Amino acid sequence: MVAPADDAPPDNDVLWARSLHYSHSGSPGLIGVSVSVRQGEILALTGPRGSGKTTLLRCLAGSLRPEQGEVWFNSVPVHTMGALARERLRRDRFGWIGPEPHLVPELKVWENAALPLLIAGASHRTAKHTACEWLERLDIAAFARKRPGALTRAEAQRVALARALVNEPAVIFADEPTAPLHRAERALLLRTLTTAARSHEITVLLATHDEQSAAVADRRFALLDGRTAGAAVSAGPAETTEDQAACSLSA
Ligand SMILES: Nc1ncnc2c1ncn2[C@@H]1O[C@H](COP(=O)(O)OP(=O)(O)OP(=O)(O)O)[C@@H](O)[C@H]1O
Repeated sequence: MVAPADDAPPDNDVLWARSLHYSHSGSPGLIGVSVSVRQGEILALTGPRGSGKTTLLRCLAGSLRPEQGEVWFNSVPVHTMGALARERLRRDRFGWIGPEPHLVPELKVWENAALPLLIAGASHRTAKHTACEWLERLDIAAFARKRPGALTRAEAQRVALARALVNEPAVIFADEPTAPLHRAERALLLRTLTTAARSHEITVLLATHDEQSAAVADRRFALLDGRTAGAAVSAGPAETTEDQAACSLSA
């Protein structure tokens, strides 16, 4: 849904942004984009390469500060926060998964998954217990004591997903998370992400240029050359047996 120009942020929108402008060293990244996302919604941000999807995700997540416009998270203004407050918000309330897993090679799989909790100050025992629970839910518990170098790309991407979920964030920003994967692995990762999000009422913003990936979303929001190109409700995918076997998530 495109946010109306003069409205205050509605209470039921977990994220609400109005008239975002951002340029990368003078070249336009976002030009007047407004978007809102409801709690628990899965929103696909679509558009060809270079259309502004990553820039929009980063403005909404607070890692980029828009040059103009507003971003509100649960009715709290993000665009007026300082860098430290935005960093804390990202650490405590948001999860991020990108096209590359970026795991720390020296750490074991469970330690990689536990990183957000350890950085936030959780005890070693609590962080390990919670991370291992998520690895179990995502069907990768068998790798907990291995190093990332022993994993396939698809397994490593699942660990990155566990890391994004471990603090049960309000919002997961997923930036082309299936880009390096084969077709079957893509379906598996997306189903795992959406099942986890729905069972834990986590909102997902999924940036993708792939039509099939966008079909898992409740709604689509399209960008073109940094501008809003359209918004539509997705029909949603039919669940296949392969999808059902994708993970053994429990609430
Ligand atoms: N760090 C940067 N420096 C300069 N220009 C950038 C930078 N990051 C993005 N851009 C430019 O901003 C525009 C939007 O890029 P963005 O990465 O947000 O698009 P995207 O839709 O996510 O593309 P992709 O699917 O390729 O990641 C593009 O023209 C891109 O070249």
